[in-house]
Amino acid sequence: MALRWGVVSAGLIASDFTTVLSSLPPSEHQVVAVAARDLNRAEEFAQKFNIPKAYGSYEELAKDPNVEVAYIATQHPQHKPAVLLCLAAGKAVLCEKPMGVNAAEVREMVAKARSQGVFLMEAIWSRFFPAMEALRKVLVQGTIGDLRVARAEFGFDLSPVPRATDWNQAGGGLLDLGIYCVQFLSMIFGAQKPEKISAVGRIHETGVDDTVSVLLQYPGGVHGSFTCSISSNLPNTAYVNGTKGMAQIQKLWAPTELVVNGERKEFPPPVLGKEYNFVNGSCMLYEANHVRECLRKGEEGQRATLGLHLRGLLCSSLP
Ligand SMILES: NC(=O)C1=CN([C@@H]2O[C@H](COP(=O)(O)OP(=O)(O)OC[C@H]3O[C@@H](n4cnc5c(N)ncnc54)[C@H](OP(=O)(O)O)[C@@H]3O)[C@@H](O)[C@H]2O)C=CC1
Ligand SMILES: O=C(O)[C@H](O)[C@H](O)[C@H](O)CO
Repeated sequence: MALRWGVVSAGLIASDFTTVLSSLPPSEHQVVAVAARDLNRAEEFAQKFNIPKAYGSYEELAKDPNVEVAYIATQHPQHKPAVLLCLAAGKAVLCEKPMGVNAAEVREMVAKARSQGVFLMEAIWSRFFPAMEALRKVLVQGTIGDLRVARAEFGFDLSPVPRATDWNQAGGGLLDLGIYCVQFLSMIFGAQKPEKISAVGRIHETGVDDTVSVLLQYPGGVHGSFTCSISSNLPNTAYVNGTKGMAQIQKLWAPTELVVNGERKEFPPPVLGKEYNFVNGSCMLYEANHVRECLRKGEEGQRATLGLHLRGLLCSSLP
């Protein structure tokens, strides 16, 4: 059965994600509503993507019984209020990164999702790319041996992106780009938590963080590091070195290439024949399908549990 999406905001990434959802089989994904702060913009967006319902407020979308999962695509500071609104209405939520502008916000949203028993996921789409999946397999297989060091860099001159340098929109490199480096290192180091973290940085003229380099000491003399920047164009490659070699992920936020001990493997983006605002936009389908798997599996799980429970009741009521 199709997963019914509600898109919260009519912005750039909202357009990319809706372009992808509209390109997927309608038996699997349908966009049934969009909401924007301005009804006219929501209606224009709805007309562009043939979406049945357009709302002039996020609250109205949250109340729409036909919406199963809300995709939050506002700017950083508006993520939390929109997420809490939709969770409170019992909607599953996929929230764009960074889900919160600080740990306290994220803890509040996670607590709300848990108390409601509702699905909540941060849209770290990089995790679902085939190239990232291939890297995880290489690490599990021991192709590069025991882990020694992992490094990541993500930097662009984002001066043309107003929100990236706007203090009031929680701008800065760490929340917008550094998050991809942190998620990469947390994927590589898994359950290991850093014992020591140190950082150096440069402040942008607007007061947000411009360029930051971070060193993380993990147990066993293993360490990670990353640099993120909103003013410098960095190589945007991530490296994992072990006792038997090295793996490299190019374009670590939207990877389509993996190099392991010098051997290159390409993972070309799906061709959906559409235009996107951001690099490799068609690859958002991996994330969308993951959400559907989670929610449909969850339902199956619920049905199975319910079935077991009912069977248990029936059995117990039998003579
Ligand atoms: N996964 C990825 O590859 C990417 C993720 N992102 C993430 O998506 C989010 C949105 O980014 P992007 O689409 O570029 O953003 P946009 O600049 O397109 O803004 C998105 C929406 O935010 C709302 N908004 C804009 N300005 C303000 C304001 N001053 N006050 C309140 N609300 C405002 C508007 O919502 P409305 O339409 O309701 O008016 C707007 O449509 C960010 O958090 C970013 O981190 C961004 C790019 C790529
Ligand atoms: O998540 C991203 O990819 C980043 O938000 C954008 O690419 C960056 O802000 C440039 O628009």
